[in-house]
Amino acid sequence: MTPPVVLAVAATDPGGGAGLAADLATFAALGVHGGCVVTAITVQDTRGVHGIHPVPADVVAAQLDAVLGDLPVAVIKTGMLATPEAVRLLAERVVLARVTSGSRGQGRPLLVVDPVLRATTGATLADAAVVAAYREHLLPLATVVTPNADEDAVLGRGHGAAVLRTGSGAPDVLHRPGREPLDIPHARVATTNDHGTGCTHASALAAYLALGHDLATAAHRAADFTSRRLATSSTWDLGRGRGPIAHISTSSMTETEGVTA
Ligand SMILES: Nc1ncnc2c1ncn2[C@@H]1O[C@H](COP(=O)(O)OP(=O)(O)OP(=O)(O)O)[C@@H](O)[C@H]1O
Ligand SMILES: Cc1ncc(COP(=O)(O)O)c(N)n1
Repeated sequence: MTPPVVLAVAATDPGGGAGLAADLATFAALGVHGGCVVTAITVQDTRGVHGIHPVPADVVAAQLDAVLGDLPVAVIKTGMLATPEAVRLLAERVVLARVTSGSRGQGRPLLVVDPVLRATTGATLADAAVVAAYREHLLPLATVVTPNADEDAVLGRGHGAAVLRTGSGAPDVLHRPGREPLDIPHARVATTNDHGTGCTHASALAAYLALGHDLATAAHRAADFTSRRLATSSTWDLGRGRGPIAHISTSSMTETEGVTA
C-alpha cells in the first residue's frame, strides 16, 4: 500500500540524535514516507551546540518547491527553522499548497509546528526575529503547535491553532479551540539519554495524523511512542552529554545481528 507522505522542515544534527535524523527515523518506524527540507546545518554533539549554519533562503524555498510540486504531502512537520526568512517563505508555501491541493485531488496538508527555540543542552536555536516570524506567519496556519512550557510562554496564544504543551514533569496537555483541555498522560522515564525527544515526539504526532488519527488519538500515541523510545535509550551509554533518544526499537535491535538488546 502506498504510504502517506510527511515532510520534515528542520536542521541537521551530525550526531543523529535530534533534528532531521530523528524525524526521518520516526517516520520510517511508523510506516510513513518522509521527505526532508534542510533549513540549517548545525555543529553539535551530546554536550552542546557549537555552530549553526543556515541554508540560504532561496535554497530552502527551492527544496520546498521541489517536494511540494511533486509529492502528495499529507503533513508538514517543522523543527528548527533558523531564520525569519525561512519561517516566512514556509508559511507562503503552506498557503499555496493548501490552495492547490484540491485541484490536484489531494487533501489539504496539515501543519505540525514544533517551535524549537532552545536545545536540551541550553543553546538558543531561534532569536527574537524568528519568534516574531512564528507568531506573525506560521502559528496562524498550524494544525497543532507542540511547545514545551518555556516555548509556550515565549510564543503566547491567540493564534487560534491547537496547542499540545509538553514536558515539565506533568502530563502533556492538549488545548483545542472551544474545547476543554485534555490531559495526555505518559509513562515518565528516568533518563538523561533524551537528546532529540521533542523532535521524535512531534514527528510521531505528525506521522499518526498522516495515518488518519484524530488529534487526541495522535497525541496519546505519540506520547506512548516517545516513552517507549526513552525506555530503550535509558540503558545506553552513548556520548559524553545528554545521549540520544533511541531511534531503533527493542525488536529491531534483537533482529539485528551482532547487537545485544
Ligand atoms: N523523561 C521522559 N519520560 C517520558 N516522556 C518524556 C520525558 N521527557 C520528555 N518526554 C515527553 O517527550 C515529549 C517531548 O517533550 P520535551 O519537553 O522534551 O520536548 P521539547 O522540550 O519541546 O523539545 P524541543 O525543544 O526539541 O521541541 C513530550 O511528550 C514529553 O512529555
Ligand atoms: C537540529 C536540531 N533540532 C532540534 C534540536 C532540539 O532538540 P533537543 O531539545 O533534544 O536538543 C536540536 N538540538 N538540534
